[in-house]
Amino acid sequence: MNLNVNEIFYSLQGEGGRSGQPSIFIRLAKCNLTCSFCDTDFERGVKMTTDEVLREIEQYSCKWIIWTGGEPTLQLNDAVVALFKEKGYLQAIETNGTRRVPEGIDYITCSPKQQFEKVRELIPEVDELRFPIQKGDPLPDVTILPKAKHHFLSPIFDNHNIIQENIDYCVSLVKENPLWALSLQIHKLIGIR
Ligand SMILES: C[S@@+](CC[C@H](N)C(=O)[O-])C[C@H]1O[C@@H](n2cnc3c(N)ncnc32)[C@H](O)[C@@H]1O
Ligand SMILES: Nc1nc2[nH]cc(C(=O)O)c2c(=O)[nH]1
Ligand code: SF4
Ligand SMILES: [Mg+2]
Repeated sequence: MNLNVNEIFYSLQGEGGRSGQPSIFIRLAKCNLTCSFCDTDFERGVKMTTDEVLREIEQYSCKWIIWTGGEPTLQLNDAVVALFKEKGYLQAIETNGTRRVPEGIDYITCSPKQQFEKVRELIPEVDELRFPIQKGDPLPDVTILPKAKHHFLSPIFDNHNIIQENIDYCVSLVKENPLWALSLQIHKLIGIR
């Protein structure tokens, strides 16, 4: 099986409910959306077999993978997830919610950008909803979103620079709406990948 891989690196999950946990990031190339605020260059990719990916990541003692991108659901399928599970990996995914998530993923973060009703049809339950928010954005309506264990608002950064008004806005939103919690991109704050 082949994957079009943008980059593989070992770091700490910087966002959301697994923040701080060591994780192997496998960033798959290409996306089906073009979010104006996107902080990632995901276009370039190299073709790797799943065996090559497994060989590349065995240098790390960590057993958690984060599939991200780009949009990882464009490439991941049940067979790929089953293979990495068989090799002993626990798998998280970061997805924009436009496509089905393969069976067997251990932790789903969904960060919907559009058509929330459709997201719920495709992925009825997620571990985490995480919304990138800039000042003035409405609070997402949980009644039309997938059921989630955790709800995060993530202030939009300008690449690696904080935008204080987005942070202040998210802080006031979560104080007024305590279902939600603040997620900060800690990897950017502490200067790691
Ligand atoms: C680069 S995306 C890749 C995964 C998937 N395409 C998605 O959007 O969920 C990973 C996460 O970064 C968030 N993100 C992208 N650009 C951001 C920015 N400038 N500030 C804060 N979060 C951002 C996305 O909303 C998503 O939660
Ligand atoms: N440290 C770190 N944590 C992350 N969590 C989600 C990321 C992503 O780009 O999907 C990301 C990332 O790029 N770096
Ligand atoms: S869906 Fe994700 S990767 Fe794609 S453009 Fe939007 S934030 Fe970037
Ligand atoms: Mg990132």
